[in-house]
Amino acid sequence: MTSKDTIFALSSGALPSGVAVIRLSGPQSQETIAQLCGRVPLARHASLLPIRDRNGVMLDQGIVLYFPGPTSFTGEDCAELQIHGGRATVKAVLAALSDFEGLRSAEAGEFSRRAFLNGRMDLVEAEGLADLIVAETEMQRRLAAEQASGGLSVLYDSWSKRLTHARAMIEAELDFADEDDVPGSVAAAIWHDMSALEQEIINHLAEARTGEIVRDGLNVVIAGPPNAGKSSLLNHLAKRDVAIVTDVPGTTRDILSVDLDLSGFAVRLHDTAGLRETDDVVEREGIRRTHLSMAQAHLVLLLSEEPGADWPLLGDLSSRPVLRVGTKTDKADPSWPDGGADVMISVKSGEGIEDLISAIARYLPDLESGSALALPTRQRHIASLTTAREQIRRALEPDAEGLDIRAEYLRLAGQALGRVTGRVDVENLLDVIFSEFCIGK
Ligand SMILES: Nc1nc2c(ncn2[C@@H]2O[C@H](COP(=O)(O)OP(=O)(O)OP(=O)(O)O)[C@@H](O)[C@H]2O)c(=O)[nH]1
Ligand SMILES: [K+]
Ligand SMILES: [Mg+2]
Repeated sequence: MTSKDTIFALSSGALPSGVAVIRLSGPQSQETIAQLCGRVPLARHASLLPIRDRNGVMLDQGIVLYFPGPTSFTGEDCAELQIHGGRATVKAVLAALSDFEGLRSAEAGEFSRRAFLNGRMDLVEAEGLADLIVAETEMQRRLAAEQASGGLSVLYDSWSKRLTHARAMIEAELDFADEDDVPGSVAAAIWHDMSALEQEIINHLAEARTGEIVRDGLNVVIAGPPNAGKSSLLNHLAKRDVAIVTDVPGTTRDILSVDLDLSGFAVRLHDTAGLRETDDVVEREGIRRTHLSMAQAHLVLLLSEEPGADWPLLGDLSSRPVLRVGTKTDKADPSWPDGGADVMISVKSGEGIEDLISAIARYLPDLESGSALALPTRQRHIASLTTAREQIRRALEPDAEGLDIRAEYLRLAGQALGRVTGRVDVENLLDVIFSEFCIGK
């Protein structure tokens, strides 16, 4: 499939920069380069060429590359201009490109979308690429790199193949069922494999929580009574003044979040409004939000300056892991009983902060270093994988209907898997998926 528009965009980051990369993709790439630079460089060879506008005015000099389709990133003819990254230079070259008939600026993710439509990568790989671009921690990078380079796709494709094989065997058995000399033994091996496949999908789905924590970060909510020192702790861990700190109880109302990198994992810390009974409308709304965010936390840090005094205000936390943190140990000691807190800290003296960080780190996924991170990360994948698993289960039910119906369940399972990689009707999803990308990718 080829598009008639040729698209272009600045693909490198914020300006000014040493070098800026402008990319083109589409049928007019070659012709455009010829006009802009005087000639088209040898395919995939870097050439230093002048870049001129239509009136022959020199705009810049840069490295020019031409990648003929179909073996380019998008599968179409592509080109790359590596020019000086000054704002005015980039602006002038982009303007010169806009002047060409049939050329237009690319939309967010449009290069990747074309790559997907031309079969250069599947949807799982495209999503991995989007994650790779925004990855900030080492674990996010590893997870995204595995996905972008096809690690997950290989797994899902192998599952699809097994489903297709099973259906083919069942079809064969159905076709020859009335011939007495064909033994029914083919089915036993097939059902055995389908049962194994179901278990593999179950195991894979069991890792979804890990995948989501790696990709989106561990959600840690700092909660506790007013003035416990919640905002002070957030600022201390973030190493900057993110939240307002005063000695007025009820200072924080809105939830403030900060991302930290803890041993290569993303940790998202949330500072919340102190919990207490109050008639102040604004503060009550803040407290309502505190409860909401605690309910979604992977870990709640319960801060208190005094032993246990305000724990009852916290509501039901039975479903959330909680670390009880005693604060302000630099002040006259409030005689905490043994085991009254899991960690004691002071942001003034720094005491206990390392212990607190180690305690939080124990809630991070335990992943072997160096191993491939082939984990499901997105709701979209998890939903389809769950459907696939359910359909296989139905096909395996001992009292399931005839062989033809059981084969149909397997077909539906295969369809659900195909939706993950994008081999099956996903047209309606593409806008959502590719709009997540930045322009120029
Ligand atoms: N001595 C001492 N004072 C602290 C420490 N941590 C916080 N404080 C003080 O305690 C007061 C309240 O701190 P905050 O960080 O605003 O407390 P908070 O829990 O965010 O309070 P609210 O947002 O009102 O719920 C401020 O005056 C801080 O300077 C500490 O480790 N030692
Ligand atoms: K305060
Ligand atoms: Mg606060």
